[in-house]
Amino acid sequence: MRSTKLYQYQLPVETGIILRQRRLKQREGFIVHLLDNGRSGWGEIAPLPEFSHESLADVEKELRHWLDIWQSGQSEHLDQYSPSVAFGLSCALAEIEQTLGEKGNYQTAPLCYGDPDELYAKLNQITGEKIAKIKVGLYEANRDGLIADMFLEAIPDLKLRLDANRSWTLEKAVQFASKIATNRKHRIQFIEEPCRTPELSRQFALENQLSIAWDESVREPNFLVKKEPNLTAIIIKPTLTGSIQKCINLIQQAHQQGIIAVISSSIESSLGLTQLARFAHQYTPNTLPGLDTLNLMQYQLLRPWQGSTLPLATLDSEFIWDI
Ligand SMILES: O=C(O)CCC(=O)c1ccccc1C(=O)O
Ligand SMILES: [Mg+2]
Repeated sequence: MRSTKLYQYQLPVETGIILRQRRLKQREGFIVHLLDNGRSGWGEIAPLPEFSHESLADVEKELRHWLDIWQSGQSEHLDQYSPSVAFGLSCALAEIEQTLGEKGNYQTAPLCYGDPDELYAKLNQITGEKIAKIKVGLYEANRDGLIADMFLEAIPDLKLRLDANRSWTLEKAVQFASKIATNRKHRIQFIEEPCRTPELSRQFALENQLSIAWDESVREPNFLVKKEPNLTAIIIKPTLTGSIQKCINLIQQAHQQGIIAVISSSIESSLGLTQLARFAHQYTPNTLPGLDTLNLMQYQLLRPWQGSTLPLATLDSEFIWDI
């Protein structure tokens, strides 16, 4: 006996996060609850504006279609559906099938949007491996370089992940690199997509002895995981990528070639984020995931993130409703 429930949610977002061109005022998506012979599974489907290609309306249609089929006892290959749908449904199914472990990796790389004092405060709370992630390319490249180098100098056991989201010209990227002391460059674990194109990012990395990671590239058609000089990691954002199985394939291809796979957030609610923490614990146990986005929201949804003091919105709250 199978039954399903579909909910929609809307959560207010702290001060309005800027995604590419757009200011996000609220995070919206769907929640599915699947029941199968007394077993239960939850999934969050939340396409990210400016990043996902599917709209909320597309997602609702796909979900209703899949839920009908599943309820009648059939199944369909999830990766025919939009990535956010495939990921959320695969989480719900994995909970039913008990293939997603309970234990999560809640130690994530603290994320800094440019205020050094804020990052100092966060770093002081870390007990394990000191890795932080700084968004670069939002301000002057020289300034980004000075700040990154200052952190590396001030905290000798710190490693940095930087994320430029393809924003630099080669010249800007070189300006950034010129501010990093040569003997500290190896403590930049990677820069995600420094330049406008992958070709320029490769050239930049080689010429400036810096490591890079693919993020946007991973989601381009025909992407293949391939070791290349100076490439240390690929970033996997499951909501933008697809089913758990598709993400596992990418992780395995990376690991076989000695490339780090970093599980990263697409600003899901605490429901999706805790599932990502569990997924990361299970499939990338030696890597700190990039999931420090819960505090962009004013509430958690249905499940608490370990250690978070944000209020928890439940099914009877104003933020979630049946559809
Ligand atoms: O990867 C992380 O550490 C946090 C998530 C993050 O940076 C992100 C979240 C949503 C959309 C884009 C990005 C990005 O990598 O630029
Ligand atoms: Mg990125």
